[in-house]
Amino acid sequence: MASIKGPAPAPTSFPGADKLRIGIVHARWNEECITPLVNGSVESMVKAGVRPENIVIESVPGSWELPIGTSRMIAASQVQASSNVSDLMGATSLLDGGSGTSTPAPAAAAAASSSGGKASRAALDAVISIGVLIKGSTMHFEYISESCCQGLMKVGLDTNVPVILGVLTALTEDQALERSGVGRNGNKGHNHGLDWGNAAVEMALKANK
Ligand SMILES: O=c1[nH]c(NC[C@H](O)[C@H](O)[C@H](O)CO)c([N+](=O)[O-])c(=O)[nH]1
Repeated sequence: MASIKGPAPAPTSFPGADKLRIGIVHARWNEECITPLVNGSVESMVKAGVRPENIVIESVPGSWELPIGTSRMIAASQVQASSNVSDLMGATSLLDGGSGTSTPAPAAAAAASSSGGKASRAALDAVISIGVLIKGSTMHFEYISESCCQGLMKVGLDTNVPVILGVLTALTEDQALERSGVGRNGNKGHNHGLDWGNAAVEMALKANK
């Protein structure tokens, strides 16, 4: 019997998506999964009508840092939107105040900046927080997973900016690879990043109503 699990088909049109500015904060652990997940999110957002130059991508060391990194990206975008400073505090990115330590994975950055159009400086309408946790032989996985998910929920509720949960909590490497659309042994799986991109656009448009 076929599984009943999975999201309902996403809406096929997103009027107003071209006005959205959406952030992605991704961890730098398990890059073989992170890069396709980030690219999948970018791909579905662009397909929905979001302009590539309005997708801001930053990285943090690991999933533990996703809540604070997401919170700081939202706050920095709100300061940027309300200020007439052309480049917030000289920052090369929204997250790191110019230190350059939070730059995105190269493939992800290329995917988001492909159009070369003039980027919006509006406050972010939504953020996708992407991380991949893979169970090891200790309880580290459980503590990071729980804290990260609770933290991201809190950031969304505290800021009223939709935070899309893009954290895979996999018990095996194959589970993580298959949910990134790059599974081995003939089972590519499904790139969950595609779903997260659609969720971000849908929630951003709802938040703007
Ligand atoms: O994103 C991850 N971070 C991981 N650890 C790093 C953690 O998120 C923090 O970056 C680190 O503890 C420093 O705060 C992981 N493991 O330890 O297995 C992991 O699987 N995924």
